Amino acid sequence: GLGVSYKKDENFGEWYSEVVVNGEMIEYYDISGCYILRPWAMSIWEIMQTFFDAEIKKMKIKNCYFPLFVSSGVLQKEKDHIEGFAPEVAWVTKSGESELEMPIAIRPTSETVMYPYFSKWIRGHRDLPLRLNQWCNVVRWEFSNPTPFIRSREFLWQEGHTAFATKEEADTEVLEILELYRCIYEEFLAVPVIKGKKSEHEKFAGGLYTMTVEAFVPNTGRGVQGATSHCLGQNFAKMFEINFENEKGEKAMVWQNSWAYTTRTIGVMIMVHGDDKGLVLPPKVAAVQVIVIPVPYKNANTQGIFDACAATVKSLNEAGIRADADFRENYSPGWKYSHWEMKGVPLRIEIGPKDLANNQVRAVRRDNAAKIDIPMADLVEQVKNMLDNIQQNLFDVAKQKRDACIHVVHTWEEFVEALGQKKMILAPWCDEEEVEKDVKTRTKGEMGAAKSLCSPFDQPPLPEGTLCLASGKPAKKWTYWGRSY
Ligand SMILES: O=C1CCCN[C@@H]1CCCn1cnc2cc(F)c(F)cc2c1=O
Ligand SMILES: [Mg+2]
Repeated sequence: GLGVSYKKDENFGEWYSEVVVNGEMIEYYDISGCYILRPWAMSIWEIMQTFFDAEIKKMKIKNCYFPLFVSSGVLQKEKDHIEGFAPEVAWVTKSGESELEMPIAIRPTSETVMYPYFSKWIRGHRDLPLRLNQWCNVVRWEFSNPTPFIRSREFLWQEGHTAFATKEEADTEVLEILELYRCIYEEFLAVPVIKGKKSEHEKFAGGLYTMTVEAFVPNTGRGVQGATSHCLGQNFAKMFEINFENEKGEKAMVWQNSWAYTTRTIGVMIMVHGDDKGLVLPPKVAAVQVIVIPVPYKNANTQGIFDACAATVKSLNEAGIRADADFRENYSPGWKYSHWEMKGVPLRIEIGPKDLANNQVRAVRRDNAAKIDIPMADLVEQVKNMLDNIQQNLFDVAKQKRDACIHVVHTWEEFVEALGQKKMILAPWCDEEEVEKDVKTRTKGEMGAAKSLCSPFDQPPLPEGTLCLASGKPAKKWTYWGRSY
């Protein structure tokens, strides 16, 4: 039927599941943790990909494609890098009726696939920097509760893998990529994120340091790692002997980065902007930004109305706006309003006999339901302004809601209370890993433990003598904490 039967503020999990299906983004699949990405979702992925791919090409990063399959010897090249992840690795053990000699893993990430070839290709300093990216799927056979886009056993991502002669070059690129991820979230998906550094405990164990953009879902009070940009240091260069002869003729190891964002981005956008009428799409990532709906009245100049709708779509398209009309005669205008609201189309344009007579259209915003009559003559200009306004408004509202969820705390009592209120906690921390593990232990529960999300680049002042919220030791940095996906 029309509309969403679960309320976002009452039953978030059921609401989300219904919205992604009714909005025609996802179809559930008979294998748990696997989902069908329908065109309404794929078009969002493609719009982001078009932006990101163009940006990395400006950085002289080249796309490539490495095999999906990883031999077990290669995957387990370094025990410590894989050990914690072993349960997630999916293996091919048969073809047809016959067992494979050696089981073959399906890539969960491509370091071990790529880096033996980095070692082969990189000889001298002229081979550097080597900067590759691939757009592909990865498989991680996770067991924690699967959620469309947010946690699935197969997902789409881009993974960048770069190698430099110096640490400075690597450090610089880590931040350039992190800024692109912020742009994906804040400029395209209208989702506010916090740039920061992961703790030693939360970072990618195989790397030197991990930078992240952290999002937050107010309804569940959970942080979500939006995208990551790792500096790997020389750890993998050592592991895979990726050396080069530097300008002084000495043998040196390369400095590497790896970075990714995934289809999880789409799920975060849905969770942040969606409402009880369904999806709410930011115009920048909406496949259809404007849907034009004819509102015929008995037989009052129906053809004239249809012609006006077609002309409206045409002039919007010519102005670069993604507009469509819904001429289906087997659905009522009211049904169409609900349908396109469910799909989250940012702007609806209605044209009925009165509008035709007054040479105007009625525009209705999806974000705040505002109705505005626009003279046909000003159509393109006004629609462009409205779409920009919707994009900005979605970000502003999301940022205001996210900021309202941030609690600055100084003591353990305040920490526990804020956690219970589904807040994202900003607290002074002594930056000791043991203390972080202790926070996890002390906050274990069926809602999941609290963990450090990131230490924000944007550090508030830390007065001398400020104590760590958990250990009482001298605090070293402000850190965000919370439950997470
Ligand atoms: O996060 C990124 C950016 C893109 C390239 N990879 C890095 C680190 C990935 C960390 N990671 C994450 N998950 C994994 C799951 C596995 F089953 C497994 F064998 C290995 C891993 C694993 O290394
Ligand atoms: Mg994982």
